[in-house]
Amino acid sequence: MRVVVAPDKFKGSVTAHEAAAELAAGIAEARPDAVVEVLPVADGGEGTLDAALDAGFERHDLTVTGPAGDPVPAAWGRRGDEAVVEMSLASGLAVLPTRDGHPALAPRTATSRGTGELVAAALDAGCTRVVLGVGGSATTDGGAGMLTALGLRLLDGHGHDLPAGGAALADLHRVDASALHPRIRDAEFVLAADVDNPLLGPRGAAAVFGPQKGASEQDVSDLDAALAVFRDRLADALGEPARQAADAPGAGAAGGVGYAALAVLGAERRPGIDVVLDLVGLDAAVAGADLLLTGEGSLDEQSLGGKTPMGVLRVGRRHGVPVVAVCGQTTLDAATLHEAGFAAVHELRTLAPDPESSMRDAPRLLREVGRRIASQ
Ligand SMILES: Nc1ncnc2c1ncn2[C@@H]1O[C@H](COP(=O)(O)OP(=O)(O)O)[C@@H](O)[C@H]1O
Ligand SMILES: O=C(O)[C@@H](CO)OP(=O)(O)O
Repeated sequence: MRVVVAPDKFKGSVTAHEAAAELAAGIAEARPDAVVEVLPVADGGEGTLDAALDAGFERHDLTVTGPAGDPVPAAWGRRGDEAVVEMSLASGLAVLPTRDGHPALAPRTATSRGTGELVAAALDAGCTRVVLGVGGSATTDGGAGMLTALGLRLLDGHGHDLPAGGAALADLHRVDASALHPRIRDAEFVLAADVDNPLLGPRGAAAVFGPQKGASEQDVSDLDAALAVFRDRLADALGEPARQAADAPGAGAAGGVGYAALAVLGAERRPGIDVVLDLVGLDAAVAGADLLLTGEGSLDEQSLGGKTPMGVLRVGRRHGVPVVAVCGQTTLDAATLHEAGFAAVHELRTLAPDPESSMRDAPRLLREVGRRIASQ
């Protein structure tokens, strides 16, 4: 029996790597003859670099400017000419400084500069294809920080460089693109995003994702207006395509880093899960397998909309390999899950006396589920 184990993270309890390892260990206990291949995955957001490293990318550590301006240790991945940059490591909510044990949210001033520093490192190292995985960001700066780290200058009416953050873009007078990193032109960029929001308006970066970054109603309105100024001044400098990119699906990802990638880096946007599945080579691994496992913390309506389990499911179906989902919890009934195409679904919560122990004991429960699946 050959089994491929390709889960996403179970947010709050285990990483994708841990989930895959526990499931694989359970399978090996029940079926010592089974050949198990682990390929933890992600949707372009948190865990994307780890998935790439598990798939053979080489890790390059780099301390960058964090979202609040202080240094944070981050990393990017390399395989040949290809680089993977995970924005959340440099500019994510998870790397904000904490205050009283909580992230010190800074919706108006948080900067994506560190993400640009990772991209610059990849370009400096000679990479010609850069996958930019976005999501989980702390920023709403339209990717302005990222672009300044790549040489763009954002000047106010007095010719001074703007301070960091989205709110300051309201004072943007002129964009100077003359010193943009020379290798951008020749590199291919892929924006791996799991949202299709535009930059501006009621479905835009500030309105939809601002509140989870601490933005009040007033902040949302100020940030949205400031992002519109950014778009207009970029279009003055780079031409109409830079204006149109604001309406493209994914421009509103990661506080507008999606927009910056589309408008200035010439990125192609692809669903994050598809990009990651390509990076880790799931298709080749699944060919000829007997069983494919996937999963995530919460299997819900959103998952059916195209998150990790559905991406993995598509690959399994293409090869005629049954796909079993494992989740912390699901809000979907058995019929819906069956209709979606899963051969079976295992819910950790049903194996634990209460939700807290389901979270706390996730590693043990995943191993148990692995044993059960392999014994069936
Ligand atoms: N071991 C677990 N047992 C039960 N529920 C879990 C477990 N791990 C994670 N969850 C649930 O999944 C949620 C996270 O969902 P997940 O799909 O991992 O992330 P996201 O929603 O960001 O894609 C958690 O808030 C929690 O409710
Ligand atoms: O970083 C963000 O602004 C959002 C959207 O890209 O991320 P997530 O989907 O992880 O909430």
